[in-house]
Amino acid sequence: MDDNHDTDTLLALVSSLLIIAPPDAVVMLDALIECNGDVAATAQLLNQAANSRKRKRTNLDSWLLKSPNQKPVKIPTDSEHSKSDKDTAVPSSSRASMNSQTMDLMPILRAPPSKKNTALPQLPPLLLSNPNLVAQNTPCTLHLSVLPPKLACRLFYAMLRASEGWQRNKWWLFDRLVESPHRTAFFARKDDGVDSNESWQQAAQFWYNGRMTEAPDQFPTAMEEACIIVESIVNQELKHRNRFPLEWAGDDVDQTWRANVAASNCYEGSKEAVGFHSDQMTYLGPYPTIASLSLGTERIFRLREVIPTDQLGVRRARTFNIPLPHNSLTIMHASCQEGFKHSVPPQRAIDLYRPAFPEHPGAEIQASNCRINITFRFYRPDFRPPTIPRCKCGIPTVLRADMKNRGDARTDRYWWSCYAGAQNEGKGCNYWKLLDMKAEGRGPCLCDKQQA
Ligand SMILES: O=C(O)CCC(=O)C(=O)O
Ligand SMILES: [Fe+2]
Repeated sequence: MDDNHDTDTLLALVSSLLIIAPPDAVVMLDALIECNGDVAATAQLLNQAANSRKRKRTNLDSWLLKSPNQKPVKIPTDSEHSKSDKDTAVPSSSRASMNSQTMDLMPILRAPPSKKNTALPQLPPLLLSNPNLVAQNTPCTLHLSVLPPKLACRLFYAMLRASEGWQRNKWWLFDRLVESPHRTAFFARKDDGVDSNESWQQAAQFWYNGRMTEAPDQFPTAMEEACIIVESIVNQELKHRNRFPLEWAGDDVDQTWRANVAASNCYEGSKEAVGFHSDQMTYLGPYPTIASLSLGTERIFRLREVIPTDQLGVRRARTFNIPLPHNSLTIMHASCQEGFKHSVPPQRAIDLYRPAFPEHPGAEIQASNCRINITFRFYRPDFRPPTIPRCKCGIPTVLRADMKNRGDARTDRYWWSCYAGAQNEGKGCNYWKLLDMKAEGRGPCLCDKQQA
């Protein structure tokens, strides 16, 4: 896959070249992987496969026009990471044009599956229905009922209310403005180890795809209480996990991992979603650990390995579906962002969540169709905003892993690239530079400590 683009951008690009109705996103993704990320070859393969089945010809525009609700497209994106995979500084001129009509790409990603394509054999998705299965098959662990029930409920209500004011991320995809099909917010923790407010401002701006924001909110009380519990679960896990050379080896002796920021998402109803992405590493650095708390309505968390180019002929990726109930914690351990993409797909149906406690004493309990997700993250001091290289457009670049050509965990490659395209009416520069930890003065990583 071309990791200069997030998956959704590639899918949209493929869709624009199709002369058939775009098939299911998973089919398109398989085709992309099969074609080693070559967009034109993928479209050709899908077109040929469809023609051979004598499918009716249609192009994307006519297909979009035929879609029942002609609302603008919302793209499940790459987050801060990716959604982050969408983040960039927005010139004020572009900001003004954000009021122009946005394009809704959701239909592309939830088009009905085409008939099985025999040219593209794929492994069936695997449901990982308990923590053991998750740990055995993925670089994640799943932890159930992690917070005291009252705290989980209090945090759910607090975030649900706050989410009414959260925004959908918006960014440019070629000549159109698209928006994410969920609402999001970014929080910084007090006494966080990242120095100035200005630093946080840039990091927050990145989260919102470069949109100017107020200074990020601090963790609300209930989030702070939850964070302390989440940190202790993560640190318990880290005690018996294999660690990777490029992981942060900070100066905290007692605590291996801590969170200094959090990003929150609200998915309302069954159709709100986030597309396949790996989290951008701009402030996380290589081999990050990300702790993701789920509250409210149960949704599926989907993981899929990116098969390295040299193994494409040898093995195929499998899709893993992990149901995330209320009050569960998914830890995406180090190597997850390097080797896997994740998503929260739209679903045909969801079960409403019925809180165990009322929002206020004596109040009636209301069922909810919302899932709140809080990802606790550690922004590394050696990736502080002032140290992020700027591209020719003059804005901070984005750091991505070379997922297709993974090394041996010491020799993995990451690159800084221009992120302006997502905001500057689709126009960026071609800035591209390999991350060089030593030359850029970053670290210490675990391998530096081991050598010392
Ligand atoms: O909602 C989730 O569980 C995933 C969110 C996510 O991937 C992100 O914010 O980067
Ligand atoms: Fe993510």
